[in-house]
Amino acid sequence: MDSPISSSASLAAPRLRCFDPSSSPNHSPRHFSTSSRNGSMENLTYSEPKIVTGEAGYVLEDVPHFTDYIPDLPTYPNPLQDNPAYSVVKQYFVNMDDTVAQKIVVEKNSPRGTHFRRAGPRQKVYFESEEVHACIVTCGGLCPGLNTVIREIVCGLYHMYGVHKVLGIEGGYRGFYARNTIPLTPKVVNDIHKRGGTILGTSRGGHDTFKIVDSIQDRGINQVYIIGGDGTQKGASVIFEEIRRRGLKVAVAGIPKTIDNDIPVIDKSFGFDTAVEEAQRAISAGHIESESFENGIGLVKLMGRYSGFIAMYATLASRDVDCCLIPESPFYLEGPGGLFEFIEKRLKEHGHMVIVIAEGAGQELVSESLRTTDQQDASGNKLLQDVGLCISQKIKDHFKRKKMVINLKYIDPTYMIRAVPSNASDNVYCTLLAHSVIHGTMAGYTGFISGPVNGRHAYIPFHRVLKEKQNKVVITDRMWARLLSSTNQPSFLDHKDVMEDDKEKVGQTQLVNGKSHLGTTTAKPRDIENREEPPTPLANGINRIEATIAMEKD
Ligand SMILES: Nc1ncnc2c1ncn2[C@@H]1O[C@H](COP(=O)(O)OP(=O)(O)O)[C@@H](O)[C@H]1O
Ligand SMILES: O=P(O)(O)OC[C@H]1O[C@](O)(COP(=O)(O)O)[C@@H](O)[C@@H]1O
Ligand SMILES: [Mg+2]
Repeated sequence: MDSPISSSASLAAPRLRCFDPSSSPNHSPRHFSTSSRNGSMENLTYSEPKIVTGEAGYVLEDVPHFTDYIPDLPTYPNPLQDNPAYSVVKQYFVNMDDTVAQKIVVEKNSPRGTHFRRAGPRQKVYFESEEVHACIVTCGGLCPGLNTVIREIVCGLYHMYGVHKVLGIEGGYRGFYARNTIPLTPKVVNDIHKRGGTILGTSRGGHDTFKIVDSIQDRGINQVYIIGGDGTQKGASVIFEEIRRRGLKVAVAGIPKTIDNDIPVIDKSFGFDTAVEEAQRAISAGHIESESFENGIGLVKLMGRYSGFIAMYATLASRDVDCCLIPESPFYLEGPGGLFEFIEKRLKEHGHMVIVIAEGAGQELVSESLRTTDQQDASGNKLLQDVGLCISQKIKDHFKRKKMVINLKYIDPTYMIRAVPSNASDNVYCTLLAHSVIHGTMAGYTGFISGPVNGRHAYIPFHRVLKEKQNKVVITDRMWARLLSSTNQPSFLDHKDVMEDDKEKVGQTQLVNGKSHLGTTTAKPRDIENREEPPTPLANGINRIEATIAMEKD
């Protein structure tokens, strides 16, 4: 480990040379009109997205490349062609024109739609091995697999591209300017995939674009690997824009990390499977506890700030869950069709039950008294109240009033499911992610994240990930219908809600069978506690409606 100053000195890295971007023939004049010292996104103007159109409605959302702003860069043959492990593979190099379709279910005459550049090694690279000075940083919350991604970036750079200078930035974004660095070698990272967490440490907040880019430039770093969630990728995008503005030959690449699975475009985030698997242990505990007591209720809280994917998949996988509550599906407690009525019914039928609740569900039900003055974390994310505790208390109070004996056990494994090492399939996934991102940066691409789209790894420009809404469970989609049919829980959503929401979201609706239908997941629980008519079951609703922003591919 070393101090920021000593590390750049000890590696004898020359401060990076700037090219004048305006002298490039591909220079887009829309780069940056203003920028702020604190790195906030609002004041920045972004470089033009590279959109290429083709026949039959084909659209390629291309990623930025060094040649967009640095003229006359030399290229080199990819060292992989002499690597005994890879040179035997037929067609190992990706064809320059290969792209990955975002939409693979198409109709006969529908346009070909959006495509992304296919990830993988290119014949030519824009770095010589000895020239590369890479760094890796992890930001935001923990996620199983962070160490595996770090390991595979280091080993991939070493073994595939002969790169020996890789630096770990400690403690997230602020580590660029306020913390030590760790030289990373295959030996240092050899066993880290067996551990949860991140050997580099992580943090929220502390993103200062100019300090970060100054640090990158001063240390002579020319490949920046940024592992993090939606917030992190916003930060990465600003770093990329500043680097481009300075005309630096520095590749900035994001590896999407989110246990909540809320990053759009990509199929699934690493660590998600592990988290769902780990959640099974908590659900099983809840089930065993509930079975063992009179009118036992196991209430399990799982992570999921705005997206209930972990809760949904953990519920579907377990089959022991009677009710799954997620942020996308508002619910209510009292009255016909409410949670209390359902609990009573299930207890009378089975004598016990398990409820899974995502941490972001039912926030509007948490009483004002529980709210703290801290409304946001250091990254600006809304701080949530413990909905599990609150609902537990409300359930207990309700049945006390009814003089019905219940035994409720509240299990909160939230941090346990994200602090574990990644499972076998996530480990393989992390390896592919790491290799894909290395191939991209070596090929001169920058300003992108790497991730699977319909099972094929692709390079997705930052702007594309950032402009889309967070991935959310589409409660009008088939996967949620499967869950409802598996738990047989109430929908907490009636026709009136659907139609009212439909009116509000005119721009997002689509016509199904000639009628207007809900195209969003955000039906609000308006007047839900005072509802006069009992809600109709969702089963009817979901047959009637179709989702326009479906993420689940089933
Ligand atoms: N809009 C933004 N612009 C620049 N940096 C951001 C932005 N949002 C978040 N960040 C930075 O990204 C890092 C991680 O963000 P956070 O939201 O905590 O986690 P995650 O990336 O997992 O969503 C923090 O250091 C934060 O300062
Ligand atoms: O207590 P912390 O570290 O802020 O983490 C809690 C949050 O982290 C999450 O796992 C999401 O984290 P990210 O934003 O880093 O993806 C949420 O599910 C949860 O609300
Ligand atoms: Mg986030």
